[in-house]
Amino acid sequence: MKDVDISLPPPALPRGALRPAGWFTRLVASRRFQKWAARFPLTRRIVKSEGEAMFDLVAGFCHSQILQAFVRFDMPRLLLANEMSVEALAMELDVPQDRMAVLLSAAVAIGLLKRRRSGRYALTTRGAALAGVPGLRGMIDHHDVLYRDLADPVAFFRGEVTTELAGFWPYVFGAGGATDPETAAIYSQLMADSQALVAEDTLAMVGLSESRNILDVGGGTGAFLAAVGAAHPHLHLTLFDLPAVAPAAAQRFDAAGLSDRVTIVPGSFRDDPLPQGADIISLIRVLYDHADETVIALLKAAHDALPAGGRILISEPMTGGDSPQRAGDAYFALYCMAMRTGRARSQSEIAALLSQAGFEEIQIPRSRRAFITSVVTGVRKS
Ligand SMILES: CC(C)=CCC/C(C)=C/CC/C(C)=C/C=C/C(C)=C/C=C/C=C(C)/C=C/C=C(C)/C=C/C=C(C)/C=C/CC(C)(C)O
Ligand SMILES: C[S@@+](CC[C@H](N)C(=O)[O-])C[C@H]1O[C@@H](n2cnc3c(N)ncnc32)[C@H](O)[C@@H]1O
Repeated sequence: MKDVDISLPPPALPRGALRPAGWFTRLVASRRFQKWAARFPLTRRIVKSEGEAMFDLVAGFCHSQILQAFVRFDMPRLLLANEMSVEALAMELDVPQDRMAVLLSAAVAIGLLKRRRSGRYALTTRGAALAGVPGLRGMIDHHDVLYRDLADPVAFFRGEVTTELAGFWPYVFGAGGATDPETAAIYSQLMADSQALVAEDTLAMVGLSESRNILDVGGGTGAFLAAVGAAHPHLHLTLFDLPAVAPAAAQRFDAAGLSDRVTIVPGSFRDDPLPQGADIISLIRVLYDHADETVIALLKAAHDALPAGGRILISEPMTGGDSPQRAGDAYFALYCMAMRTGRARSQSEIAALLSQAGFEEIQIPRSRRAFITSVVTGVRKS
């Protein structure tokens, strides 16, 4: 592993870029203070809880691997059917019994399983909830790719890693990359599965009762529009996505009985004009795949395609901006960095891009669950 030398300041920093750490920070970093605080009655509980929190950060990568084993062994499904003993699980999953016992205790320790007096293992609330969150198991399953990309984090943050994740989602490279319908179908399914909660939270934050015609740009295989169609029977639905992706939406709309309310327009927002006629345009988990120049061009195209009074709706996981958050800043920002084509943005950054594209009356509703999605909306005034 390469060491980073933090003792010397990098050359040519601007004035004011450095400031000595505060006295309290230096005190907490001293071993003498730590030893004293661990014994002193008023501070020892803080030392214990800070120590546990630190250990969780240190061991977080093991927790993720326990979670991935739990999912790959399909334990949520098995244990939803029956509570099982270590022997039964070891036999069913072809794992030596002593090693299975270690995995099961680890899963108990991180809150996924509980051990009954009988010795059998059962799902906890959290373990059972995992089984019911659409798309979550698929997302956990594909994390081996991101895990490899982050293996040398110093090189990763320096931009020296040719990340694998960028190849995992092949059609991110634009219309040119989206020529193989079979590959596109696999990735679109993972996107579509994970869309259910995004749609649920987005629709809880944005009212559509005044709208007539919604255009979902980069709408994938139509999971968001299907949810919109079910919640708002008066709306006409238009889906725009790449030619290798958009046609697959027809099946979903047929199955949902929505076909007579839907128009599917294949195309690329990089090369083709956006369809006209919508009074609201949604971009759900689209902007974070793209660089600022592409996003500005897309938002301007959306502005042009809307009538006066028309609305734009952006929904995707966002960073916390000035108040960094775990989901947005310690996960999605790294994920987007590994994708190499876009970046996670804060609600304020997206609001600024909307305003640059000509939108007004920008609203930033409070996120229901920032780990699922956040929303920004704007209006074309004239
Ligand atoms: C009341 C009681 C007693 C108990 C309640 C228990 C209960 C019901 C709990 C439920 C808890 C719950 C709802 C949990 C939900 C957890 C969720 C939703 C976790 C979600 C994690 C999602 C992740 C990790 C998703 C990551 C997705 C990513 C990174 C996708 C990125 C894709 C990109 C950028 C692809 C781009 C390529 C493309 C397609 C070309 O654009
Ligand atoms: C992360 S997915 C989101 C899909 C869907 N909105 C969702 O939330 O499930 C991004 C979508 O943008 C589409 N996309 C990427 N580049 C595009 C382009 N140049 N023109 C139209 N759609 C594009 C992809 O095909 C993909 O369906």
